[in-house]
Amino acid sequence: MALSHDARIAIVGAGKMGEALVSGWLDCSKPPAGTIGARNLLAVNRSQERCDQLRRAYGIACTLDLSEALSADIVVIGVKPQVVPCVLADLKRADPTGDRMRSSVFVSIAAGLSTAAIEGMLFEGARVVRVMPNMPLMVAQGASGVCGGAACASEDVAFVRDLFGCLGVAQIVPESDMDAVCALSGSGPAYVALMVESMRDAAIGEGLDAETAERFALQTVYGTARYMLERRIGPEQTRASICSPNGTTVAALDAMVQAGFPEAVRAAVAAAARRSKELGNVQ
Ligand SMILES: NC(=O)C1=CN([C@@H]2O[C@H](COP(=O)(O)OP(=O)(O)OC[C@H]3O[C@@H](n4cnc5c(N)ncnc54)[C@H](O)[C@@H]3O)[C@@H](O)[C@H]2O)C=CC1
Ligand SMILES: O=C(O)[C@@H]1CCC=N1
Repeated sequence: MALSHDARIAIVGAGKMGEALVSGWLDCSKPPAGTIGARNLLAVNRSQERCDQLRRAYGIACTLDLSEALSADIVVIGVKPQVVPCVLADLKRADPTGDRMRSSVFVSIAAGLSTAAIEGMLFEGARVVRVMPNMPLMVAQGASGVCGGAACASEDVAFVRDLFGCLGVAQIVPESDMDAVCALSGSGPAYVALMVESMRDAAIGEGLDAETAERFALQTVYGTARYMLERRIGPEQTRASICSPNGTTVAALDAMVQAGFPEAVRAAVAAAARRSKELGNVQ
């Protein structure tokens, strides 16, 4: 059955990422997520306290009973990768004939786990879409890679892409790219946060007070990203336009290269991609 703009969405494991989705979709005004209201959303969590918190904050239904997710058109799997096999086994137990599950599209945001692995944990012919989003989707500035499993219609994948597209950039990519997407944009906000911390602490070392240092570091990251996106100026050109001959920026960039900054970033992205592949081996 094709997904409609009034789809019911269950978010299983509504933790940090699940909450970002709820918050983003409720704020979104573009189709198809623009028609999603609290009535369309159901959170599933194992903690009553967490459920109460989500109900209060967003006015959505929340349940401890996983089987209620089976009434949804879209079931978002938002638990940690290691917990996914257990949750999917519980869902199968709740629907032994598979009649209810067959009408749902399963959207996994778990790092590493392939669509084939998830299909294997569900049933043959399960409609699975894999998404690798990131935390800034909470403020509609996310970056999400999307790919469909073997039994998915291209309309299912496009629908899910548009749901996440309401929360920033969402792009369909080959599944073989998903570990790289995870290592780049999935984990990327943490690299940027480390950059902000490092810039803040270095400026404190140069005598700036902590509050000013953090404010200016953060605004510099935000302003640079906006400038480059809005003016469509690439990183090389941006860098060149800031470097005065024999000026401060050249001195800084030379020091960064000498200290191994590009290698450090390469190592970080490679380590995350490796870990994503390892997480995919969870069964
Ligand atoms: N945090 C991030 O920036 C990103 C996370 N992801 C993926 O999103 C998924 C969730 O990550 P987070 O939200 O960060 O984790 P989290 O730990 O904040 O959320 C997971 C939630 O699942 C709940 N849970 C655990 N077992 C459950 C069960 N059996 N039934 C129902 N609920 C259960 C936990 O109580 C928790 O609230 C992971 O698979 C991760 O790989 C993907 C992209 C970015
Ligand atoms: O650290 C993790 O495994 C997850 C996936 C991408 C961001 N957080």
